[in-house]
Amino acid sequence: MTVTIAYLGPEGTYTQLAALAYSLNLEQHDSSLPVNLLAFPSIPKAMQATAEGMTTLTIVPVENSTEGGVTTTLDTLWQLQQLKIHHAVVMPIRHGLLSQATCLSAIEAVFSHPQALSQCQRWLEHNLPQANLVATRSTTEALDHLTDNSTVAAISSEWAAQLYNLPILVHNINDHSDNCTKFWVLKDDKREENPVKGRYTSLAFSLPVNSPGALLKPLDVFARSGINLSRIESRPTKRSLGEYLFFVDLETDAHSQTGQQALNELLDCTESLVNFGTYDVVTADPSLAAAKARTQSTQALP
Ligand SMILES: O=C(O)C(=O)C[C@]1(C(=O)O)C=C[C@@H](O)C=C1
Repeated sequence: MTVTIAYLGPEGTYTQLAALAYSLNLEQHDSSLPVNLLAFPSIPKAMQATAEGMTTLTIVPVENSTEGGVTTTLDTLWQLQQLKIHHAVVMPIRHGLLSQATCLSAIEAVFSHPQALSQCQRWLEHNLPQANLVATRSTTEALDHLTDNSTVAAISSEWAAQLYNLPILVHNINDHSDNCTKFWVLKDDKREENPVKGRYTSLAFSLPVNSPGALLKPLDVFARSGINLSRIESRPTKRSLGEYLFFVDLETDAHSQTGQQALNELLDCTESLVNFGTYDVVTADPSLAAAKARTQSTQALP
């Protein structure tokens, strides 16, 4: 059986690098397993493809160490409600400024994904105060437009620069040197044969009332069960102003006795509760992933 992984394209995105790193991981467990990657123009479209059975897995960015949550991923996960987290993949993110320009003062516009623009915000303010910052759907969406225009630049990876044959004017422009992003590998609930075991569980819930202490009750369940929260993030329910959904990452296996009991208690103090699954975290080496991509493209030559 071939494993197909949906990712945010076009070719050369950080999500594709994370998908390549994850497929190396899959091949280490079963070297005969063919893995195909399939690009989609947006994160929701990639997730929808897995929900509709078009791909086996989707890999999506969920949280960055500098900029925090990737809200499109959280919102789409809540809307679909049928995708489960299979693994988390943490990967270092090093941005470069790609451009045909020979000096910074010639650059009038910088294109990139809003997450990447934010991760380089201080560097951009300091070094390119004159440039317009233009948001694109991914860090590679605008790269084709750089080839014959030396007044524009894009923020993308070194690997993308090689793929699109573009020079890197400045390396490592991210504001924080240990900038990294966590990705989730998602699978359709119905196609999951065995429950995945692991160290982490992610949930989201809404509250039955908007009153003092309403959030304290679910948090108290975690405190009494001795379950550590590694993240809590709120998103608007989109029903009315001031109403929120809470996304939490727990350091527990939902299948353990403690996890099961906490989930049962949460049912009594939440309005809707969705368990996105239990999983482990793996780290990804972007240079190994890029090397894998190079071998694949060499093999594809006639
Ligand atoms: O645009 C890309 O290259 C992506 O893979 C998306 C994305 C994100 O949404 O966070 C992934 C990792 C980096 O944090 C920057 C951008």
